[in-house]
Amino acid sequence: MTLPALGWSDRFVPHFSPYRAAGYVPARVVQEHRGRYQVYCETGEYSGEVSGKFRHLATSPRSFPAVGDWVALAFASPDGIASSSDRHAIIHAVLPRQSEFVRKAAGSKTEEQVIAANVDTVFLMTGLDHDFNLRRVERYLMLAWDSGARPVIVLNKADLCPNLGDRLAELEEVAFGVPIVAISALHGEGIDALVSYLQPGYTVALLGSSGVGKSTLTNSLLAHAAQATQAVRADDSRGRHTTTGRSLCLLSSGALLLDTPGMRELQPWATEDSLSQTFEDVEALATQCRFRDCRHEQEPGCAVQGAIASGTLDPKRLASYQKLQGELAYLERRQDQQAQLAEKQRWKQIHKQLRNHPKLRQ
Ligand SMILES: Nc1nc2c(ncn2[C@@H]2O[C@H](COP(=O)(O)OP(=O)(O)OP(=O)(O)O)[C@@H](O)[C@H]2O)c(=O)[nH]1
Ligand SMILES: [Zn+2]
Repeated sequence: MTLPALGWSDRFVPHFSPYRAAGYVPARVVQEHRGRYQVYCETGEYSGEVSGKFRHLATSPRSFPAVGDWVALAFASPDGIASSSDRHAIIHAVLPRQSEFVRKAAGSKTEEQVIAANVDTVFLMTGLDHDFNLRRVERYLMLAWDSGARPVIVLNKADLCPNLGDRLAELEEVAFGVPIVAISALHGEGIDALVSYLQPGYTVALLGSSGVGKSTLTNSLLAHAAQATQAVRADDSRGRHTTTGRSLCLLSSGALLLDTPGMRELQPWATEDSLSQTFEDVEALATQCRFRDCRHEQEPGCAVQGAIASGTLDPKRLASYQKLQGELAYLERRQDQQAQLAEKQRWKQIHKQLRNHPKLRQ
C-alpha cells in the first residue's frame, strides 16, 4: 500500500523529516493489543512494540501509540540486523496527532488513554427510533469537537421514521451547520450521501449508542470491499488475511474505517472548549446578561431567560448546558484533589529523604 492510501498527508511530512533522516520509515497503527501493535507501511504489515527508550521517556499513557497513529518504525530481526523481510519492527516515536479520541477516567489526567488517532471524519450516529435524543446529540457533538475530527450527524433507521422533516428541523437547532445525513443502513438507503466523506485515504469512525446501527452500517460499507482487501493482502508476503481482525479497515471507496471496542464504549465528557463550541448560542446570549456572573435563573436582565421567554431558546437546551457545566466543574474539582494529593505525596517523599539523609541525621 502507498502511504497516501493509508491516510498519510503532507501535514505529517515536517514532523517525520527528522525520523526519515535517521533511517526510520513511517507506518500506521492498525491494531493494538496489550502493548503489541500491528502496523502498515509501504512494504506491508509488521508486528511491533515500542523501543525501550520510548517506554522510558513516555510521560503518560497518552504518549503511547494508538490505533490510527503514525509512527516512526525501524525494522528489526532477532539478531539485531535490520531487515525488511523480517516481519518484526520497533516503534521509536509517535507523530503529533491531527485528532485524538481520549478515554477519560473521572478526575485523573494520568489515566487518560488515547483510543483512536488521526480520524478525519466522525459519523455521530443517532437512531430515528426511540434512540432519537437531542441531548445525546449535543454530548456526542462535544466529544467530536474535543477530538479535532470533523463531525457528521448520521440519522439511521430512516425507514422507521414517519416524520423525518420534524426531526431534521429539531436537529438543526443543535447542529449549527454540522452536516446531517439520513440513512437506512439496513436497507442501504441514503448511503450515497456519505460517499463524499469516504474519499481515498480519509479515516472515518462511527460513534453512537449501542443498537444505533454501527455494525449494520459498517457491514454495508465493507460489503464491496473484496477487491480492496485483495490489494492489501497482496502486499503481505505470507498471504495472511491482513485486514481481518484489524481495527483500521480499508473500504471499497479507498477510505479507512476505524472501529475499536474502545471507540464503541466511548462516553462523552465535557471540556471547556467543546462546551463552548456546542453551546455557542447559549454562551453568546450569556454575554448579553446584565450581570457577568449571571446564573440564568431569576436574575433581572438575564438574556438567556429572555430568549427562553420569547421562544428562541429551548429551555431543555439550557438545562443540558447547565448539567454539562456541572459535570465539567465536578471533573475539575476531582482533578484538583488528585493534584493536591500528588503534591502531598511528593512532599512526604522529600521529607522522608531528608530524614534519612546522613548529614542531617543526628
Ligand atoms: N429498521 C432498521 N433497523 C436497523 C437499521 N440499521 C440497523 N438496524 C437494526 O438495529 C439493530 C442494531 O444494529 P447494530 O448495527 O447491531 O447496532 P450497533 O450500533 O452496532 O450496536 P452495538 O454493537 O451494540 O454498538 C439490529 O437489529 C439492526 O438490524 C435501519 O436502518 N433500519
Ligand atoms: Zn443570564
